[in-house]
Amino acid sequence: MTAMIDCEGLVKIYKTDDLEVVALQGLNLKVDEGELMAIIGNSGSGKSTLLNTLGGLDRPSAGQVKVGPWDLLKITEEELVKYKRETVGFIWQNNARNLLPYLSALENVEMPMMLSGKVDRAYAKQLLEWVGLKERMHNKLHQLSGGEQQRVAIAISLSNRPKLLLADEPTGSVDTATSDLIMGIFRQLNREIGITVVIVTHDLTLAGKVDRVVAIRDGLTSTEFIKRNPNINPDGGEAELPAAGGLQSVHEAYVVVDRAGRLQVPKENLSALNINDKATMEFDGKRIIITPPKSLGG
Ligand SMILES: Nc1ncnc2c1ncn2[C@@H]1O[C@H](COP(=O)(O)OP(=O)(O)OP(=O)(O)O)[C@@H](O)[C@H]1O
Repeated sequence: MTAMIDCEGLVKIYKTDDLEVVALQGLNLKVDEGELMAIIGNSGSGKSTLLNTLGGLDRPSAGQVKVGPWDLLKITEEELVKYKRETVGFIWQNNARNLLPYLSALENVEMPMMLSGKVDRAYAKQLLEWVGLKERMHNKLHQLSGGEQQRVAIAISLSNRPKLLLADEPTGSVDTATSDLIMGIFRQLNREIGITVVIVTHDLTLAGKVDRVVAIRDGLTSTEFIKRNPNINPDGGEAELPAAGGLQSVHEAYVVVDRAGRLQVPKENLSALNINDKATMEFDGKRIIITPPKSLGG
């Protein structure tokens, strides 16, 4: 499989006047071409920072971040403009940034095509049909519902035929039915045009609908969830998650171990065992067991 995204030791530091925030602390992530995957994590864990870095909106501070043939650490400003225009499509929860209220849905989709000098009306119409808005394409944006506007935003993000679609909380402000519809669109696009889709979300139901989920904790990838049987739900109904839900019901969880052998132990586990800065680690031939340090005094 060819890698679409390859991050290794990715670091992003935000500097403000008197403060440095290390939002990504040496993150590793590989995404294959044609994957449909999700990234989850608590607020402040670095999800948006990662997505913005992949989308070329934020510059990485150090480490490696490659998307297709592009090396985003070394890319020039000029190349970055081209990269953003041709390689990635971006969808935000709040799509106001993308849309022009007094233009029709169709005109909105054609706008980015116009900016890059390649208007393809037939493709614009095709995109609106894909997102289920064939009948509404001549409506002005402000005449459409929030969910419909979000679908226009998806069509816009695809207008320049990107190879990678990045979606930051794409279903954050829509109801469950629209959320299912949007997820269905992603899956269909992924299957039909082979576009790689990376979704950032804290919605576990949404995450449960993709084959692979990577969890980020404190700016590092910590756990990976891989679907036990990807064929269980080829057409993606809602029936896939049992009511009691959670990712673990359909996915197998793996702790991420980096090249240097480092892994993250959840803070809850450490505090439950009163482990602060040191622990004892034993290998019994089959398992690695981490316990609180044995008292030196006896
Ligand atoms: N422009 C910025 N300047 C300074 N600090 C920032 C900036 N953007 C993000 N941060 C900090 O970086 C860390 C990671 O933020 P990020 O937005 O990536 O998290 P997130 O996982 O997307 O959170 P949320 O789910 O709340 O959006 C946080 O501590 C945040 O305060």
